[in-house]
Amino acid sequence: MVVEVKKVAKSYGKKNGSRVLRDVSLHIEREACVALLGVSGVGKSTLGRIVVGLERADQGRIFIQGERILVGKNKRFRNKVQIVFQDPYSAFNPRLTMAQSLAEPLLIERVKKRERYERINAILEDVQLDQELLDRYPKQLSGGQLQRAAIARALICRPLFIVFDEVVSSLDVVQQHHILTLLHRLKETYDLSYLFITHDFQAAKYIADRILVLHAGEVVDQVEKNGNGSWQHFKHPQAIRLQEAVWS
Ligand SMILES: Nc1ncnc2c1ncn2[C@@H]1O[C@H](COP(=O)(O)OP(=O)(O)OP(=O)(O)O)[C@@H](O)[C@H]1O
Repeated sequence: MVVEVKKVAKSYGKKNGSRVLRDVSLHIEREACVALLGVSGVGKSTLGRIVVGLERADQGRIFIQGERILVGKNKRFRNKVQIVFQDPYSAFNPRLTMAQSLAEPLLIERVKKRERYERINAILEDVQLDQELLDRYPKQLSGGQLQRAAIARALICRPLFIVFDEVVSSLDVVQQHHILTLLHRLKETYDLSYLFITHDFQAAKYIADRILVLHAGEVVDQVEKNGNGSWQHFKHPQAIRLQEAVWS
């Protein structure tokens, strides 16, 4: 098992603060993609940040390959667990060229210059970005190009697990399809596990092996893909509502 989330709870604010996550457990196997589906504000991003160790849970535990993840610790997993956000512009330092941004995680890992160069070129090819973009600054790339660059940077240290938080939501339909196809291919090439956060049932169906529905702080329903490619049916009313919302 690559990821195990056990009984996570999280509130914001002091006493009487609002409880966002009540009791969330999930697991993600090697090379599996689990989609976390839910309406806006239900706590999907909060869970994503907790799972990668960017935010502390009030209760519960996270394990990556059997090792407990604690905020600010686990140096060994620093580059092995990644998160990619919806807005790729905010993910990059505007003063760094794309080459500098892609090299940053490799410098932290003390990768030598020649290997840095080779790995950056290889990853650009993987995400289908032209090398000529390396000298540009973030604002000189389109949203779709920058999202590919964000994916490249998440991949460059060969992670085990990536959280994608609404990564296609700000893109047009054609770009969405390209990025989803790319993520699917990269998962198989690099043996990756994904948590794919979305409010879009169609995107979830396209990329995931299993879809979990988050509602009122808990996973209220989950469905898997059958052997013939069809999906099991949701049972919880909120899950059915989410499914119908995008169909109507
Ligand atoms: N740092 C924070 N401080 C206080 N409240 C927060 C914080 N982060 C999130 N919240 C609140 O927690 C709830 C869940 O937010 P979260 O961003 O996790 O939801 P979401 O399902 O990802 O929503 P969306 O799909 O709109 O991004 C919201 O009510 C939000 O206002």
